[in-house]
Parts: sequence; C-alpha cells; structure tokens
Amino acid sequence: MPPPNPPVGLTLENAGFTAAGRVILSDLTLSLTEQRIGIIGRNGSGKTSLLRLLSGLVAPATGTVRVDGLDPARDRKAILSRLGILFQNPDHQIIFPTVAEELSFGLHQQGMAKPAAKAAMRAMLAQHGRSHWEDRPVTALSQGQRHFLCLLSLLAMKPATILLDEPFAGLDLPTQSRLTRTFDALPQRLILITHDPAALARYDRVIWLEQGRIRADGPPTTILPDFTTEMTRLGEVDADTDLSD
Ligand SMILES: Nc1ncnc2c1ncn2[C@@H]1O[C@H](COP(=O)(O)OP(=O)(O)OP(=O)(O)O)[C@@H](O)[C@H]1O
Repeated sequence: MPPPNPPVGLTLENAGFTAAGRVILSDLTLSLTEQRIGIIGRNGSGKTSLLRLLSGLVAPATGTVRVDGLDPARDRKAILSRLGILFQNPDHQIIFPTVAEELSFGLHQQGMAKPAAKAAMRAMLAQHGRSHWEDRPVTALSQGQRHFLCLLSLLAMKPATILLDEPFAGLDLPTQSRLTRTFDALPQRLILITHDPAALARYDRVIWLEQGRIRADGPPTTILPDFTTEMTRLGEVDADTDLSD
C-alpha cells in the first residue's frame, strides 16, 4: 500500500547498486519531479543501471528507491501504471509471437478486458500508421521496427513516467523525427538516456553520470556545453586512460 500523501515523483536516497561484486552506482541522492529529465554519460557510466534501479528491475545494495512513495522492486503491480521502461535492445522486452499479442499483453496486465484491449491495440497501431502490422510475427520485423513496437506497447499502457534508454538508436530519420514529436506532445514525465546532447536542449533537467556517480546536475544550458566540451576533449586523445572498466 502506498503511504498516505505519498511524495510524487521518483526519489533515491543514498542509493547504490552492486553487480558481480562490483560497485556500479554509488551514493545517488536525487528527487526526480520534473517533466523532462535527460541522463547523459559515457558508455559504462551507469545510465542503464540507474533506469533498472528506478524501475525496480534490480534492488539497491544500499539506500532506498521510491516511485510515488512505493518501493518499485517490491510493489511490482502498483508500479505498472506509474512507470514504463523502454530498453535499448527490443529482444530483451518482446515475449509474444505476434504484434497484436505483444501490444495487448501490457493492457491485460493492467486489468483491461479482452475486447477493450483489442480496440486499444488497434487504435495504437492506426495512430502510428502501422495497422498492417497487427497479425505480423514479431520475427518478421526488423530490429528498428521491433524497437518501435516496444515503444508502442509502452505508450499503450500510459504509465505516468516513461524511462527511455536510447530510444532513437537504430531508427531511421523519419521515424526519429516523428517519435521526437510524439515524445514532445506526451503529457507524461520522460526520463531519457541519450548520447545526443541536442535531444535534451529543451529538457528541464540534465543529469551527467560518471563512473556511477553524479558528475553534474542542472539545466541543459549549463550541463550540455560542459559535457560537449569534455566529450570533445576526450575524443582528441588517442586512448582512454581514466577508465577503470
Ligand atoms: N549485471 C551486471 N553484472 C556485471 N556488471 C554489470 C552489470 N550491469 C552493469 N554492469 C556494469 O556496470 C557498468 C555500467 O553499465 P550500464 O549498462 O549501466 O552503463 P551505461 O552508462 O548504460 O552504458 P552504455 O552507454 O554503454 O549503454 C558497466 O561497467 C557494466 O559492465
């Protein structure tokens, strides 16, 4: 049960995450209440691990994680309507053989009756010009198309917060442009991991992770120029000498 008058948003208190005996994230204290939050950082800096922690797919080794006051690792069912995650690799997400089944599954999980779920599934495909996908086996879709299907499944469930792990990777430019417009128009809170600083220019807040810790946190106008300068500087040296991994 959520506590009375639960805090709205996602919070971490001294949260840390350990995997295979290694500290991956340490000492994260964050209150995520803005509508548009970007997460940036180098490969291996801990961005995906942070999304996994926020969505309750992994439990913190230290500290606490809360979504609207709930523990996402324990209150799995209550989390479904509050939070949805789009992984980098669609094959980690898709479980059903056809597009229709994959799209309807989350809606059933949320308690929607079969006819209503079918209508919602068809409406979602039609809205995005993909009605012809309905009976297609997911194996007949390309990697980019499977990624897009995962996104449609997520949007159909209308979670209050959407966590996106590099959603544009592998998508063609028209699909990226349309998706950007779709994201911009969504009323939900978005937390977006990207390697493209330009995608975050109009965001409310940007968090820069480095080796599992927060290196900088603030508005894009302050964080993005520093990040771009640092990435350019690192790109000009021939090898990484500062990474432990
Ligand atoms: N289950 C795990 N077991 C062992 N190591 C892990 C595990 N999960 C993540 N790691 C390690 O944690 C570090 C952070 O990984 P993570 O995927 O969170 O990085 P990232 O910032 O999302 O990287 P990228 O930009 O490449 O997607 C990496 O060094 C990775 O090897």
